Amino acid sequence: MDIELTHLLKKYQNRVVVDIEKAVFKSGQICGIIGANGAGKTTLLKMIAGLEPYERGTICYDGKRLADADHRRITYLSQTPYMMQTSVYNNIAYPLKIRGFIKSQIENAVHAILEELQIEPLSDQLATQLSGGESQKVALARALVFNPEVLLLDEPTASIDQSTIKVIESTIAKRNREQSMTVITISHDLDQIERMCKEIFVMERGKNNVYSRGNHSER
Ligand SMILES: Nc1ncnc2c1ncn2[C@@H]1O[C@H](COP(=O)(O)OP(=O)(O)OP(=O)(O)O)[C@@H](O)[C@H]1O
Repeated sequence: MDIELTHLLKKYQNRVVVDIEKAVFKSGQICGIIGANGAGKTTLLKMIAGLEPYERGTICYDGKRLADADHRRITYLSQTPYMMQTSVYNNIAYPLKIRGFIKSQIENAVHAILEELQIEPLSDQLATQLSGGESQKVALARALVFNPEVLLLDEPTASIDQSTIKVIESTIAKRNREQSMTVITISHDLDQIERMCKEIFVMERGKNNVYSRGNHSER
């Protein structure tokens, strides 16, 4: 899904925090958003997710405004994911339950994603008692289990160990490659941006610049 921003303006208490004339996040690509603390990255990502209102401008998804039904095709993963006070399995199954999937479909999908993210042993554990890295993997599993078209990530691997980062990055890259999932990810880790992203969206005090990485090799 192409995401196109036009004349976008967002203020908090009269202070401009996002001011973007034009930008396009292309369908099927992984784009990294970088910028200093307070540059407006999280605010922009939440606006794209439809979670934050704005003063002026438009965000179009394949040329159309976001309709309620489209929320089902976009998923936003926050820096501090919320876990429900129940098992890891139930947390991951939840998005499928509310979309009306039947029990056997839910079981198959949840087991597949548990395996993909190498967290099967956590299945029965209470989700509120996980470590930071485990929580991020469970949150990613819950975000991916219904095959979203767009994945919006706010620092998915901040303070996470290298082996967990590797699993998270390769899972996202695989979905992008095999299902053309569009990904926009905020990261302060420039090595990660280099590994994952073809386009880099630099934010500076609410404004943007986009760079294409010509030397990026497909994987
Ligand atoms: N709910 C809010 N009310 C008022 N101001 C806010 C609110 N949320 C964010 N801001 C302000 O908007 C600006 C942009 O914040 P945002 O979180 O988008 O930045 P960021 O680039 O994601 O920063 P970081 O890298 O530190 O996460 C900051 O100056 C912040 O203080």
